[in-house]
Amino acid sequence: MPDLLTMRDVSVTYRTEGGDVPAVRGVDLALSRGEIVGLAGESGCGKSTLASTILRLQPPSATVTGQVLFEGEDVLTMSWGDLRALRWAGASMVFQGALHSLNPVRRIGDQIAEPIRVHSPETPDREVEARVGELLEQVGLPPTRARAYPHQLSGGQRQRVMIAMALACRPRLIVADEPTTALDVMVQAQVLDVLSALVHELGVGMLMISHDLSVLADLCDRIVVMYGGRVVETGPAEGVFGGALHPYAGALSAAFPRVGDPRARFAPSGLPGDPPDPAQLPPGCAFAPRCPRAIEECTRAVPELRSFGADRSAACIRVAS
Ligand SMILES: Nc1ncnc2c1ncn2[C@@H]1O[C@H](COP(=O)(O)OP(=O)(O)OP(=O)(O)O)[C@@H](O)[C@H]1O
Repeated sequence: MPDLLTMRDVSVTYRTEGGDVPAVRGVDLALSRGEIVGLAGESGCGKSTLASTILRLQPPSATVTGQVLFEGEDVLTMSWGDLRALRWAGASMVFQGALHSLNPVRRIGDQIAEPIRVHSPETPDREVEARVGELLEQVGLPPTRARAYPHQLSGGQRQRVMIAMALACRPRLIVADEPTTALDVMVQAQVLDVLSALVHELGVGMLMISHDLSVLADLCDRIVVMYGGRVVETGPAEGVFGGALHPYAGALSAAFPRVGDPRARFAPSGLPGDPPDPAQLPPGCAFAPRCPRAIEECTRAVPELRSFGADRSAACIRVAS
């Protein structure tokens, strides 16, 4: 039984001038302590929208239904006081693009210290300083960098600072939304190593979001693949990467071969066709128009997520039971 995060039938709809955009549709997701779950899918499939509900960070134009249980408490209905206590200390987020998230005119040590000062204002300055130094060391930066300003750091170092900040209040869950997308491949690998080492060492849970299945493959215990706002496949990382059940998950993993994989000799091919507009999903299976295995029946009804063995599921009528 997942003891950290349980999302049940979560749907998110944005109200826009052009009409409603149902970005997430009836998603179930569970994450246990110490587990790393990867959320995969192309741009616009609803990954960030789903993740934003965990800390109730969705914009006011969004309506969320369902349940987002963090340690049994529904984040969607909890009081503002409880929500403030949850953010940073219970769960924290690492976003893409640290350059824009860090304040350019404040030293990074002060920025890492901020969540500690807010959550534990009684902590003596000297202790806060020591904790900032310890956090910088944990993410592989010398503690002396506390005095630096964001522009004095490289992109990879800034992203490490974001990770240090996310860890500052010792959260039980980290939500990392494309944390390495803006970085070059070498730096990306280093930042992912830091993240995975810390998650395992500290025993926190992590929801890691990426459109790149190869980034998730090495890091995650379990993968959840989304398409058109819905979950289309879940399973252990080796299973999904090594032999996806859903044709979309298969196409996604072929588009991002793992380094060392013979397929990696070919550049990532990208998937043919475009992801669907969430406001105008095709009838039946949303992937059917792009799917090489689609038959007429696929367009009749939205396929249910069915179980395959103890730990896998897929929403495709073409997968044999
Ligand atoms: N504030 C908003 N108002 C209206 N529509 C939005 C808003 N934020 C996201 N959307 C729409 O919701 C859908 C899902 O977006 P979301 O950012 O969650 O997807 P994603 O899978 O995280 O993609 P990306 O990797 O590009 O961030 C998209 O169609 C997007 O245009």
